[in-house]
Amino acid sequence: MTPAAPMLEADRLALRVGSRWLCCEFSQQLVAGQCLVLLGPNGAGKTTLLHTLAGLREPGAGRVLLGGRPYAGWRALDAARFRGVLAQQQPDHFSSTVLETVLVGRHPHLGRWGWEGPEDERVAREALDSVGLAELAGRDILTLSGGERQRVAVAALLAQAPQLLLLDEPTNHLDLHYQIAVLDLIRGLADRGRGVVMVLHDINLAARYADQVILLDGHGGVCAGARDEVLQAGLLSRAFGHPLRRYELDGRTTFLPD
Ligand SMILES: Nc1ncnc2c1ncn2[C@@H]1O[C@H](COP(=O)(O)OP(=O)(O)OP(=O)(O)O)[C@@H](O)[C@H]1O
Repeated sequence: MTPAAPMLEADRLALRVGSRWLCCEFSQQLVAGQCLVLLGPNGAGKTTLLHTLAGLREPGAGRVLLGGRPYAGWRALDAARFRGVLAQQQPDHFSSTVLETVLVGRHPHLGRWGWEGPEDERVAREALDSVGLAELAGRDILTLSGGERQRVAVAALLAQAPQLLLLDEPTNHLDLHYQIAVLDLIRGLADRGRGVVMVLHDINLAARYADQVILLDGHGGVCAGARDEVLQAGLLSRAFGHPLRRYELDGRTTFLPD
């Protein structure tokens, strides 16, 4: 990483799918220790933006810099050590154990012969433990519930141990307890110096965990900035197509639909 460069930078970025522009140009930087949340209605382009920021697709315009360099300037292995992605869906086609699935997260760190060693297994077991699934290490991945499978995916990302985590709806399938537990865990990583970008659907969870927000309005508009600049009732009501009011409850910013 270039000294003093932000972990991630969107520089005059715009997104396009086919002939449709999902959002007009915007710029935003993420430094270590911060959490950026991507918000917006269905189909607005949150996943497309996350994938673009992760270097998995080309921008429609502008550029994305990881640690001060475009993705083209990174070796794939170095990029995989630096940034990790949690996908929205976990495609499981074959049986394997939960532990083996988490060990996939270690692949960017494997040595010359490509075998996982005791240290990789220790890291994977610790990751499973941190999402409350240590006891399921030997279970077939195909037998898990949706919420358990999601926590395994989070554990695989933790085992990868990237500096920058990009997560597409990390609360997918999770009940209230695990939504908070997983987001507390992710926020804790940011507080200890990692960078986090995540797509969330819940405005109140965004208010609770974000330092910065990018709000896509679904009509090509984008509002990017510090949490309290973006999380305003008027902007959110317009983007989500439903009137919302902002309240301060016990020191927490809360939005409720009319
Ligand atoms: N390959 C494609 N061809 C055509 N349209 C596409 C393609 N990929 C994505 N889109 C469209 O781009 C838009 C943005 O999709 P995206 O998945 O980024 O939205 P999202 O904000 O993450 O939505 P959701 O909240 O429903 O998950 C959607 O209207 C989607 O149908």
